[in-house]
Amino acid sequence: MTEAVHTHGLFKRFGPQIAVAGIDLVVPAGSFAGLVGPNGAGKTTSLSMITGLLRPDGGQVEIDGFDVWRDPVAVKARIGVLPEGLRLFERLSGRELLLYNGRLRGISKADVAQRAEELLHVMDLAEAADKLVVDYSTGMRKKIGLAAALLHNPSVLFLDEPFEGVDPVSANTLTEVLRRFTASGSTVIFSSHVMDLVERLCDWVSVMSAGHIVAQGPLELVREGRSLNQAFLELVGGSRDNGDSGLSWLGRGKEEPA
Ligand SMILES: Nc1ncnc2c1ncn2[C@@H]1O[C@H](COP(=O)(O)OP(=O)(O)OP(=O)(O)O)[C@@H](O)[C@H]1O
Repeated sequence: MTEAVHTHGLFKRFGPQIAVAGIDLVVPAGSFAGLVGPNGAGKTTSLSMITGLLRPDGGQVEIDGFDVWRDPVAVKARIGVLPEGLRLFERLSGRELLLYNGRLRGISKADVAQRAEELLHVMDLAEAADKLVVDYSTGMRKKIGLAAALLHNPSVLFLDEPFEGVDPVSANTLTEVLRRFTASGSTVIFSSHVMDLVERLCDWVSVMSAGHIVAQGPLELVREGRSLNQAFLELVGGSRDNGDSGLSWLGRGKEEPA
């Protein structure tokens, strides 16, 4: 199995808080991989370290066999990233943003122009191409961010919550684009809380909980015949408290004033 991503003992702490507890995350090349876990599990911190945005306190990351922290230029040429809380150049139009990103990536003017038009069309942003990014909606920002991440045809694409705030029609468009991308042998890794989506799209899943990877492998093996949602709840201990303890005051009729 050729690996697109392999981390070895990747570790990060923030003061006393261990955010990522020495994980060995593996993603085979060509897979559509989901990184799932409850709030605070360490997904964003892991993706930030893997993509070279946050320095780890320990461990290594290899992408396509290149060490992210020793060989950053080779790695950055191979990856596309849609980070959490995406920052964009707000005073550029969508088209200008793509042209600027493409030129930064060293793509020729003619090629960038052609790719930008195709991406704007596929992302259903052609009509908004000349609108300033500051005036884009949340979903439009995700789509232009994804277009910018795809422009240089990366080998591995990292997406932090790509479907958050995206309407169902646009989600479908994004899904189709990503499916085409992986069908050609490239790799997608995305974090999500939406189990149905992960189950529908992914052939590989890594489950994180409290800084650890608690399950990882082909979707069918992680699910073991259960729905992914059920497997997730069992793996991360989600059934420990369904709100039966505490909150006894919630939902009762109004109390009489004392
Ligand atoms: N800059 C920071 N300073 C201090 N603590 C942090 C920082 N970033 C993350 N953490 C902590 O590290 C842990 C992991 O956070 P992280 O954002 O990676 O989780 P996550 O799995 O992406 O969560 P969510 O699903 O809610 O986005 C959390 O306990 C969080 O409070």
